[in-house]
Amino acid sequence: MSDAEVPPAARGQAALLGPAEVRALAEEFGVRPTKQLGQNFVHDANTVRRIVATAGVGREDTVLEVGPGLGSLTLALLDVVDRVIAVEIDPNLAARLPVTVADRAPDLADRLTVVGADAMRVKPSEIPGEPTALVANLPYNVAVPVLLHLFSELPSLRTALVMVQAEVADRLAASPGSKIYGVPSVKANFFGAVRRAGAVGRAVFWPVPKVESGLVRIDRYAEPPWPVDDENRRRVFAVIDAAFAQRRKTLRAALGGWAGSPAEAERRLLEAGIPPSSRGETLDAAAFVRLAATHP
Ligand SMILES: C[S@@+](CC[C@H](N)C(=O)[O-])C[C@H]1O[C@@H](n2cnc3c(N)ncnc32)[C@H](O)[C@@H]1O
Repeated sequence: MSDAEVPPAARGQAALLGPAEVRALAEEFGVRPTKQLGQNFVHDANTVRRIVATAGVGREDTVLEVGPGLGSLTLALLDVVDRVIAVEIDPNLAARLPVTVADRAPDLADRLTVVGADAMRVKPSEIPGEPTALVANLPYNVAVPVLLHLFSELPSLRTALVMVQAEVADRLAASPGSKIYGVPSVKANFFGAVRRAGAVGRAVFWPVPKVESGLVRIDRYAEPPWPVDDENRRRVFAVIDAAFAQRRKTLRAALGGWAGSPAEAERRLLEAGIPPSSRGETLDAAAFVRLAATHP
């Protein structure tokens, strides 16, 4: 037998999932994909390899994967990184994943830990290890809260490469002044540099979703330009939420509630070097940090 004829699992590599395998596993496990849990499974080996390559992860990384599902991306990650900690909310999928990995990547199975939990609420104490990277095909309806929760709670995460709905990817990576710049853009920028990292079509999923997908990469600031402790994050996020809750109003008006009165909002805006007649959509994360610092 030539090397090419030896199956990947026998070569110590993961046997990735194609369309037939995804359907067969779903049938075997009795999986009926739900919209509520954003269950669209990738059945294309090139897509999962591209995600892993774009994440820039390697043997030195412990990867946190949110929503491993049937294991498409998990198997591709196991080929490349030191450890994968997979957080899955669906108890059936969480229980089945180690079995799939033992079958399709027997030599790599001890690199995987599965945690049955809700990634929007998971606590650092439930994660066995210090993940250096988040790599995930996120459930679309909770992608932004999951991303922000994990960057807030896990300071060891230095980078993230996530697949999300294309529109959400655009919003996360938007710059000040753009129409789609908003709460997700500024909050993600509080933690690090954000950029679009590619597009993914609908055909690589089962079931086929209604929307296109996009890749986003976030690299945490190696030397944060501002304090990133919990207290400062809460303060900064509070003023971001207030500014965008009434995005058409000037900041003087929109921040009246946050500051106590429009006059006090004006005073604080001037103290932070921000024109009171400007709108939230023109401010970068640094400006929101300065503004939050004026809060007594
Ligand atoms: C878009 S699918 C991705 C599945 C797999 N990673 C893939 O690429 O084929 C999203 C996965 O996230 C899981 N999920 C949904 N909400 C979750 C949550 N709050 N916490 C953890 N996992 C969640 C779903 O059960 C599903 O397995």
